[in-house]
This record gives sequence, C-alpha cells and structure tokens, in this order.
Amino acid sequence: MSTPFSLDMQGLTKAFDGSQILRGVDLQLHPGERCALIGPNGAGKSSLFNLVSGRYRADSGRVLLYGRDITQCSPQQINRQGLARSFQITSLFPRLTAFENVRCALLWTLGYRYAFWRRLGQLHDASARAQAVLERVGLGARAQVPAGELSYAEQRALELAVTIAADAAVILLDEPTAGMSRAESAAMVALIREVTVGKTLLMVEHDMQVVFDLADRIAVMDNGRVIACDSAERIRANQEVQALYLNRRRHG
Ligand SMILES: Nc1ncnc2c1ncn2[C@@H]1O[C@H](COP(=O)(O)OP(=O)(O)OP(=O)(O)O)[C@@H](O)[C@H]1O
Repeated sequence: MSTPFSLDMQGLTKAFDGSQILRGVDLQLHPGERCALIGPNGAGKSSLFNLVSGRYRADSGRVLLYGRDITQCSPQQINRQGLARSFQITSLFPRLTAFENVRCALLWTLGYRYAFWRRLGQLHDASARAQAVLERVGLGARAQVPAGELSYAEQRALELAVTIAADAAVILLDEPTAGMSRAESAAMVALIREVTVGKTLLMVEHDMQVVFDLADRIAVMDNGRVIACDSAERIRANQEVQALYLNRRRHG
C-alpha cells in the first residue's frame, strides 16, 4: 500500500522498570522534509530515536519506513532499509583514519546486501564512495588523519559523513551542533542542509537558532508524547508549547 510518509510513528509506548517513558508517540514525516524534535530534558527524545532506529523495542505501536513495518527489525536491518541514525563521536574509531571510519560504516551497511561483497570491485566502490562522502563534508584533505586527531568540529563532520555514507533516505541526527561555536554551528547547519536535500531529516536539537534555521517543522515532545508538530511560526504561537517553556523557566 502506498503511503505519503517516509517515516510514520504510530502510538509508540515504552516503559523502563515500570516507569512509562513514551506514552503514545505519533509523528509522521514526509519525504524531503526536515523536522526538529525539541522538548525538555527527559521528555523522551533519545528514547524515541533508540526505538525508531531499532536499539529499543517498543512495548506497543508501530514504526513504518516508507510504509514498511520496521518495528521488530534490528538496527542493521533498519539501516539497510534506508534509515540512518547519527553515531556519536564516542562511536568513531579514534585510531582509524577518517577515511577508514566512513568505509567501515559503508561496509556495515552494505556488507550483507551483496552476496559477493568480498569481490575486489565492490571494495573499491566502497573506497571511492568513502572518499567522495568525505569530500562532501569538507574532510577530503583530512581523509588520512586518525579520527582522534581531528578537531571537535571535524569529528562532528565525520560523524555526519558516517551517517550519510550509505545514502539513507531517512536520517536521524542527535544534537549535531552541540558543543560548537556559533560559527562552527552555522557551518554545520549549511552542511546538513546540503547533504539532506531530498531526504527526510529528524533531528534532536536544543539550539533554537539551529532549529529555526534548518527545520521545516518542529515537533515538541513532553512527558513521552509529541504535543505539537508544526511550522516554526505556529509552534511559537502554540499555547501548550509556550506554557511548557514558561513553566520550565519558572521552575528550572
Ligand atoms: N535504557 C533505559 N533504562 C532506564 N531508563 C531509561 C533508559 N533510557 C532512557 N531512560 C529514561 O527515560 C527518560 C527519558 O529519557 P530520554 O533520554 O529519552 O529523554 P530526552 O528527551 O532525550 O532527554 P535529554 O534532552 O536530556 O537527552 C529519562 O527519565 C531516562 O532516565
């Protein structure tokens, strides 16, 4: 059955040790749109990412990727079906070069898709692609530098390269500009915009400047639910969202 949604989250719930963390998350994303996921600490944003990318199993509800149910799939199966989640810097291999890190990610995604993966031609393809992806994120000249020796901003760009390497249609980024200076953050926003053209982006982000610069829609999570998902203008005017952030300021 055809679906207008690239990513469709329906009634997702998850509890840990008896405490309900996700309480019925509904969120639908269209192909080609960029959506920022915001909300207070503990709202459930990372848990939702973990669930959509297969790291956690939902207690109930469904996740559809271009209409295909991926709720019970493993992270690698989900990845191979076209959803990539950003790896944190901590999951880069610091002693491997930038090039080797991207190539490893490609092999992980593609490795089982082709029966004759070990054929030299395909290894060569992966190498060429890894270099091309590094060029795209501005790290072409840094390809042979160990990841651990790159600057912080370069490591974040490498993290992005690793995420987009296999050309997934749906990309989940977790605070891609956290810890960056304003200038680095602006450069990262430009880069993300460029590499996600035509793709679906769901991005957890606390920096509202980045959110407003990049997102077509903003989804607001609170207490395990998406309470609103709309344009920046409408989210700003949304009374429930205003109350959430005003309350935080008063109590936080
Ligand atoms: N594996 C787990 N086991 C137990 N509790 C968990 C687990 N993962 C998340 N939680 C709990 O779920 C709640 C929501 O956390 P989550 O990290 O999803 O929120 P968040 O919106 O991403 O917050 P932040 O913005 O601070 O990262 C927290 O109370 C957290 O302790």
